[in-house]
Amino acid sequence: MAALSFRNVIKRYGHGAKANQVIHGVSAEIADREFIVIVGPSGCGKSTLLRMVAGLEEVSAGEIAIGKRVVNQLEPAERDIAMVFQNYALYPHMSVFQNMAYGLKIAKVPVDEIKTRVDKAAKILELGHLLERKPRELSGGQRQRVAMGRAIVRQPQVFLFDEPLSNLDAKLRAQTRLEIQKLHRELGITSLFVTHDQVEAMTLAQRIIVMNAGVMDQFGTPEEVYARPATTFVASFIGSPPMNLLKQAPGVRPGMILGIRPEHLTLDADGWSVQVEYVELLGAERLIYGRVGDEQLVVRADESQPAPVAGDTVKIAARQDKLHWFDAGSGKRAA
Ligand SMILES: Nc1ncnc2c1ncn2[C@@H]1O[C@H](COP(=O)(O)OP(=O)(O)OP(=O)(O)O)[C@@H](O)[C@H]1O
Repeated sequence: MAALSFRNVIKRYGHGAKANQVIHGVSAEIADREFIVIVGPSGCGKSTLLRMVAGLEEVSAGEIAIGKRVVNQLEPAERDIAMVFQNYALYPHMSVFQNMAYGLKIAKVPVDEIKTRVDKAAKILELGHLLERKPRELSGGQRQRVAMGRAIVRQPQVFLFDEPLSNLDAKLRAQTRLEIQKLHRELGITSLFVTHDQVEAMTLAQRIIVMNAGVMDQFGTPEEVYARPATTFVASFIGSPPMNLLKQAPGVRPGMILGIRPEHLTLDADGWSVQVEYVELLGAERLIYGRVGDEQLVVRADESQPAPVAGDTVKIAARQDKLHWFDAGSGKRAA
């Protein structure tokens, strides 16, 4: 087990005039045993960061350290990491046992030791009864567990997960999320988990790195990232529906953006006039979509509040202790 450091890490693909910089100086100190999720939209550089830790991509400038060792120049096999991919990458002609044992066999670990480690991992992952099966005889969730088992038996310093749940259906995804959490509690291995799914990030992470076009916009606990987003990008990426960001609403000074989460708006006689455009009923609550002046707004209202319909004009007030202010130029949090 080990800490993991990114020190002003830069990545460029290509050379000379054709070079394209995609990671613009990321610095982060990840503690031993921490579970970190890197989240952001497609193309923001999540996989590139992970692949640099794995040694599958070179670091163009800056340093990555695992424990006390700077690993920039080390081969993947020398880094003491294990990676779990989206597509599982199992060998189809090998049994579950052989798939899990393969890396250890190559590393010339003694046969007894291999058996002990595979049996232990199979027990943790509840794969004991499937060890003789071939991957094609397994469900998607079971294959994913084998891929995790193969990573566990290596007893790495760091686990790297590249969107490992994206091929699973919603129910299995939620279940596998719980299994990954349990695994982390039991093994305590420092983990970096990449996803574009903010719900996955919020539920799995001890701390979240939010990437925006190759820049780390925020590094904080799920609570911090939700309650005090560092930029308008984070504010609109984390949370569903996203935070309302208003430039022209009454009370917003020029050059500023007011952020307010949908659940912090209420129907109130003293508020802004909002034209209701449509209402979505979600069981215990409803989402009211409307306009204040020219700007879109969404309110999350519970059953106790009156239920407007499309075409109504209602008064909406913001909770004053829940306002977020951003600089309109930089998008950075001002207060
Ligand atoms: N081998 C490569 N050569 C050139 N450019 C690349 C290469 N790999 C990735 N890129 C570019 O680097 C940027 C970051 O890509 P990366 O795959 O890290 O993003 P991502 O956040 O993981 O996206 P996704 O969620 O779609 O996988 C993108 O603009 C991508 O086009």
